[in-house]
Amino acid sequence: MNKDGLFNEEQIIERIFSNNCNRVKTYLNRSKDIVISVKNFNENRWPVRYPFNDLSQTENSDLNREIKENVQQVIKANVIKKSGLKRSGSTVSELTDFSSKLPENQNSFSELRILKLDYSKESTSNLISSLDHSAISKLLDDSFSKSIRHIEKLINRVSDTSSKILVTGDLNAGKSTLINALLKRDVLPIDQQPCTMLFIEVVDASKNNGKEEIHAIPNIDRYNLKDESSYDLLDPSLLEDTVQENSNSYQQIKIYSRDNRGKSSSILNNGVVDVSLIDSPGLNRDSLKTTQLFSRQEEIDVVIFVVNAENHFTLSGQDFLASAGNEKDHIFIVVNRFDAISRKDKCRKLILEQINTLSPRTYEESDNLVHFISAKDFVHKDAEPGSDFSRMEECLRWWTLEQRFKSKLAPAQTYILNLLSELKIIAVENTNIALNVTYNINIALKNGKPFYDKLLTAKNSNCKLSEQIIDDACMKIKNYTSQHLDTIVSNLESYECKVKWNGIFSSWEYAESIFVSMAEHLEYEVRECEKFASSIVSSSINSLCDLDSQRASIENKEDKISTKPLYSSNETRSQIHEALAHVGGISNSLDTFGLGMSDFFDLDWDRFMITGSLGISAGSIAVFASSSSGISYALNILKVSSNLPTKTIRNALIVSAGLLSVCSIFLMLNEADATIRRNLSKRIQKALNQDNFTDSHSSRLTSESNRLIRPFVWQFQTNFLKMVEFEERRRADHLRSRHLSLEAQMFFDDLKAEIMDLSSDVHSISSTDFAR
Ligand SMILES: Nc1nc2c(ncn2[C@@H]2O[C@H](COP(=O)(O)OP(=O)(O)OP(=O)(O)O)[C@@H](O)[C@H]2O)c(=O)[nH]1
Repeated sequence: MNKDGLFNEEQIIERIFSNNCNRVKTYLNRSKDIVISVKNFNENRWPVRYPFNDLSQTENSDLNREIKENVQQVIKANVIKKSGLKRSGSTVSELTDFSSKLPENQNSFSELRILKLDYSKESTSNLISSLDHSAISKLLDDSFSKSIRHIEKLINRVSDTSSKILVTGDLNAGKSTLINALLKRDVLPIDQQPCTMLFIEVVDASKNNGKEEIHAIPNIDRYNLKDESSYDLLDPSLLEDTVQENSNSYQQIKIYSRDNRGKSSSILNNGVVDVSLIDSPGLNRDSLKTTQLFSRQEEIDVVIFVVNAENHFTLSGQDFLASAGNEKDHIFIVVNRFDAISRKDKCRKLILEQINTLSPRTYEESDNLVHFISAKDFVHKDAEPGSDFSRMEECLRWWTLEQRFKSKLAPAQTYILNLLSELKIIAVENTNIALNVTYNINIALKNGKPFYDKLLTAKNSNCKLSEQIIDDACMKIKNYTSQHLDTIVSNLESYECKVKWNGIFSSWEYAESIFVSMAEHLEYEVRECEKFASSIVSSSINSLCDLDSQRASIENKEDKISTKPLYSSNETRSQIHEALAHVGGISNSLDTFGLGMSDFFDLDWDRFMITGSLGISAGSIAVFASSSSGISYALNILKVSSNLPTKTIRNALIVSAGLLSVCSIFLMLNEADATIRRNLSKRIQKALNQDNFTDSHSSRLTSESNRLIRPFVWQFQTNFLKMVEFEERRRADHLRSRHLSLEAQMFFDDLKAEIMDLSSDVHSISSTDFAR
């Protein structure tokens, strides 16, 4: 402040600048937050789509209108649910309104510059559009990261108080001469041949404790003024050779030089800003890229483009100006060597026309930003006040002092606005896609519902049916086997064995044959049961196969559900036979069965004991006693006679009993074959009953049949389950996608509102705010 308590001119500039710096920094931070939120959303929730198509076309299509109407309800419901996410005015109808506010010239992907996909590996954009969402979202992620890094650099840059002026232009245009003329010293070497091969920065010596030195820097990233190992101290006499040949491959040279002029006329140190001037190699094919990159560095606040008045703009120059316009829409242009031009007006007119095409905003301010001079004439002498050179100097000071706000803040403002407008395009594109996705999912869910319901019903009834099939089969086999074998065992005696009776002396062989025949008969009947079970199992499996082919007929093969269709082959049938066939004996009891005396005679050991005392003959009769009526009758007589009083009567009774016994023996011998068969069959029945013959075979066949049919039932049920699960997964996927697309709609809706807020804030910093 001056003694009157008022701010002087420079202080006012500083205050305005610091106020605007803070505002721009806030907006940069808000932009960064927006990009981070989109990046996170892209990474974690929804692969952000790239606007490949012309948005105006997409917005106006009938389909989109229909889609919007259809999902309006859903969105409303969601907005109400998530009222925290709702922003005022972010309704579907406004999507169209929003799109109408899109920048007219940024409707297609080819015009995205900041968030453009790095498709350097792809030859055409068509290839990019054929990439899937995830690939594009990864590429976009890179773009978001780059943008975040760039915003961070812009924040640093806005906070930085120093300014750098890059002097570039065509070969031999007089860049070095201009810098020398500005410093009024021969600081840089000048040659008629192209000579500058390096970037040379001229910095005020005050930055180097007032020492004038030349630092040749091998690695600019590692350069540190306080670290002598990070540069070579260069003798001024070696500067020209070093600059021309650069045999030591230095990346950059820094010349610390004193500007002995007063602060009012000094370029390097005017008391408010620390300025450095950077001379660059003349533009040609080799250096164009490097210089373009250099000029984009955040520290470069001002670019002076030097044009040789005799050559006008070369192709490299045009390329450079076109690319510089991305951030620096104003370029300070010096048309040098104007002294060599005879028809000055014509040259001036032609060059201004070119500037109008190449950098329209520079052209608008051409009075201040375009200068036609002869630098050579003013290296050692001051220009007359009011001369072209002196006016150029004034404008440059004005540009670096007063307009440095523009050079520092306007690029940030331009960048934010460009970024927001690109984000807006992305937001609109993604809202449309999300709407489209929601609409399609709703249709898919609606169309798929009847099929799903039918499938569910079919699955339930068919699973029951398959269980019914196996239960019925097992029940049939169990009942049949039990009844059949029970009947066979109980009728064993009446079974007609085709064994011949060869008399009492062949009784043993006869009994053996009868036993074998009965065992064979039983075995045959067990086989019959097995055959029955086998046919039931086969028909059950066939029924399941039929059911499964009905199921398969409703399966959509394109879904590639991993079902295994059921089928019954010859192999299956032979496996059934094998599995049901009984290996080994049909009963353990028959395997160990042996013939005994009781198989040949009907014995009654009680009677044998009672009659034993009657003598050897009666004893021998008693041994062969049986339940036959003749023998019983004889024994009863024997019992009665022992109680009779007279000897004659007793003797008569004994004789008659003897006769009866003889008759009984005769009868017994006569019925021996029937006795053997009866006794054997009874003993076999008894043994079989003890061995649970019927139950064991019926349970064996039932469980074996169950085991054979069960895999088919399982497979059949699994196939149905898989179909249902597939359908449920599909529907769950749809619901998840719909949830995401609704979330995306709201996210991008919010994003658009946020972008619009921020855009109007950033726009509110008018260019006049940057000026005094
Ligand atoms: N007639 C005339 N010649 C000039 C003027 N300014 C520079 N020259 C000459 O142009 C030639 C090249 O000058 P420099 O300053 O080395 O040009 P430059 O653009 O730095 O060259 P490079 O860095 O090699 O691209 C020298 O011979 C200068 O004397 C001028 O205003 N008028």
